Parts: sequence; structure tokens; C-alpha cells
Amino acid sequence: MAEKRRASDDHVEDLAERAEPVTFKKIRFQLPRNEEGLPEKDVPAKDTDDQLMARLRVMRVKELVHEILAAMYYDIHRLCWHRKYLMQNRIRRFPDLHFYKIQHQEASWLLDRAIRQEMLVKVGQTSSHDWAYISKQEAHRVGQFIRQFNWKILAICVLSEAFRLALYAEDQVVWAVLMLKIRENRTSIEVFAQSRGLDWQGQLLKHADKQIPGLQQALVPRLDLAQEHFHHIVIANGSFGRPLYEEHNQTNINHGNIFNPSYFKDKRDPTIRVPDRDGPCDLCYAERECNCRISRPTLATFLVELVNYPHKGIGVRALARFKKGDILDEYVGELRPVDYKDDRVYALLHESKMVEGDPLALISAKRYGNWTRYLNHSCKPSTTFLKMTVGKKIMVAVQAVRDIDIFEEITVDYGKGYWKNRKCLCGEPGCRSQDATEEETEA
Ligand SMILES: C[S@@+](CC[C@H](N)C(=O)[O-])C[C@H]1O[C@@H](n2cnc3c(N)ncnc32)[C@H](O)[C@@H]1O
Repeated sequence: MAEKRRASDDHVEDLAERAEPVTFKKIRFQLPRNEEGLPEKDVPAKDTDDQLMARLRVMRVKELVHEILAAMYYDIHRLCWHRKYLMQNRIRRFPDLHFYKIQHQEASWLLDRAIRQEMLVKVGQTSSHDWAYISKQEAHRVGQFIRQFNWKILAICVLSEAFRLALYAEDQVVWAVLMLKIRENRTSIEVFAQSRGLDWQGQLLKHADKQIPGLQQALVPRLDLAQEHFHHIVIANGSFGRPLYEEHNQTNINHGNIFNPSYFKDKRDPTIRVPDRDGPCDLCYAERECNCRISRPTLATFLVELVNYPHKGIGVRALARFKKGDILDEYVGELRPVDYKDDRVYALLHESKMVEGDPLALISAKRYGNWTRYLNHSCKPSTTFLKMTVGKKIMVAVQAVRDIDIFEEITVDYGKGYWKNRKCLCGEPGCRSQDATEEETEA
């Protein structure tokens, strides 16, 4: 994954280079010079103004494309969320019907223009564009998009306002890099839209009778994707599968921990807040019980996906840009007594934030849990497990410890104990398994 990303970064520079050849050529061949003005290999290179500008431009393009993609995922999520309300006939609680209508209308008009354009191309009238009807740039970019991808991806993407704005307004370099990134993340976009219930077919169905190459195929739905919870889908090498543990399906739960009194001697839920033991609420600072709670599913629940990573198994990939300090979700599973031995992979100690080293329970997520159980370990993690007191409960939250970019793997530090008899393959400089002796890491 990391290599793939690096490769595409190089491509960004290539594209930028093609757009402004003069500036880039100058930079590429300019050697550092000594005091006499002669080329000197040993003089450390200093950025010239041109170099600085070129670097800034590449960074800006990458930044902008990531912004656009993050906005595309968010737009699609928002439409799916609205549609869910509509389908449940909760129209009175429907937050923004106008927004929903406009997005579908704009997408529909754009697809109508694209279909008309393709019909003209089909009958060989490539030169007879009706420029009052479709702009040259739109015709070119949409035509190029259909040939590179297909009608289904176009129908999904045009529902996003961010994509339409990029199509109309972004320059050639940004558009080219965006196409590249969409190609790299094509399966992710398809799975995202279909597993969350986006109505991408509606706009195309009215054209189903037209004999346009690829249109009929695009209208075939993927029922297997639409019927599963999106965290029951793992993307692996352009395809997808179901998360399993010891041959059993793993099930996503949207609510908090599952408590079964029969597992505990005193039959009491160990996560119930005890004011003198657990300290003030972390949201409102109330010393006593309050009504605060973290509303679930959190936004991060929708804006991450499960991906298979080489050597590490399933992991979590960000589909948004998260900020340092963001609480992404709660680590949940079945509550078990501390001496429970049957989950060596996902079990996490549940402690009060005030009483270090005195665990109250184990959270076992091998069968039931949410996306947070798939966070892989890194010795340089992007999140941490945070013990919190919220309302009437104590919980373990996942908090970002630095900014996380879109498409980055989200990781956490499992702690030293986890790697005693296992080998960490995070590959970070200073990884604790690289530093450990052979005996320490021997399985
Ligand atoms: C809590 S699970 C994480 C999700 C897991 N990858 C899966 O497929 O379900 C922890 C397990 O993931 C794998 N894993 C996570 N991080 C790893 C790392 N840095 N190096 C090697 N294996 C890792 C190990 O098998 C570990 O026991």
C-alpha cells in the first residue's frame, strides 16, 4: 500500500512537470554552484525560488486532490444518510430535503448531457457538439471518464458536489491527478457507495433503452454489497470478502459493550460509572452521574473502510481527514472477566481512568465488535486507546494522536505486553520488534 502511494506521488510530480515544463526543466538540471559560479557537486543544494514554487505547487495539488476525494466520500455518505431517513418515511425529521433533491437533480442533468453526447459520438457526429448544451471541457472530461472507468462509477461520482465542482472548475493538472487517485481507489468508491445504499442507478434507469456501450452492464446491481453492513466487507486486491475469526463470521455492533451478567460473579456491569472511583465526566466535567453520551454510530464509523494489508490481515483505512484529538469511536465487544483466556487477539483491558493497573473487565471483540477491533498495531501509531468517563458509563475510546490523512491506515499501539511472544511487522524505524532480541520475539 505504502509503495503504491509512493509511486503515485511520483506521478503527481510528473504531471506537474508536464504542465509547467519551463520551470521544472530549469530546476531539474540546475546544479549547486561554488563561489566562482562553477557547478559544485559537494555544495549542499539550497532551494531556489523556482524549486520552492515547484515543490509548493506539487504539495498544493496533492493537498487539493485529497481534499476533493475526502469531500466526495463525505458527500456520498451524506446522501446515503438522508436516503435512509427517507426510506424509513421519517420525512418530518428529514434534515435537508432540498440538499438531497438538488444533488440528484444536478447529477441527473449531467448524466443526461453525457448520454446525449455519447449518442452523438456513436453516430459519428463527434464534431457536432451542441456547445450551448454542454461545455467543451465537460464533454471532454466526461467522455474521458467513461472510457477510463464506466457508467456506474460516473453515476456514483456525479452525485458528489465536490466531484462536479472539480469537473467544471479545476485545472488540467488537478483533474489528471484526481483521475489517477479515483483509478487507484475505484473498488473503494464502488464498495463505499453500494454498501451504504447510494441511489446511483436512479439517474441512469431512464436511459436503459438506449444502445450505449457499457450502459446495460452498469445497471446490474451488486445485491451482496447492498445487503451487508459496510463493516462486514473487507477490500482485498480489488475484490472483497467477509471478516472471519476461526471460521466464524464477525458481527458489527453499533451500540456499546455487550454485558452478560452470568459471566460475572457479582452479576454487575463493571462499566457502570462509580462517581468516587471514576472521576468527573469527560464531556461536561460533572462530578456525579450525568446524561452525556457519545452518539453512535460516530461519523468516523461511516468514513473508514476495512482493507486487507499484507502480513497484518485486516486493517482500517481512513476515508476522511481526521484531526489530532478527534474521538473516533469506542472500542466495544463482549464484556468478560479479567481472567478470560479465550481471546488472545482482540481482548482489551477495561480500566477506570483514575485507577491504573486495576482492570475491571476484558472487552473481547473476537465475535462482536465494531471497526475499531481491526486497528492494526504500529510503533508510531496515529491513535491511542483513551480511558473515559462519560455519563453513566466508563469506556475505552479511540482518539487520534495526530492528523490522519485520507487513505492512510489508522493504527494504534497495542502496548509492550502484546508483542512479548509475537513479531510486529509495522516496519516503522525504531519498531520494538526490530529492537528486541530473537528470544524475546520467538513465537
Ligand atoms: C486486533 S487484531 C487487528 C486486526 C487483524 N489484523 C485482523 O485481521 O483481524 C490484532 C492482530 O492483527 C495482526 N497485526 C496487527 N498489527 C500487526 C503488526 N504491526 N505486525 C504484525 N501483525 C499485526 C496480528 O495478527 C494481531 O494478532
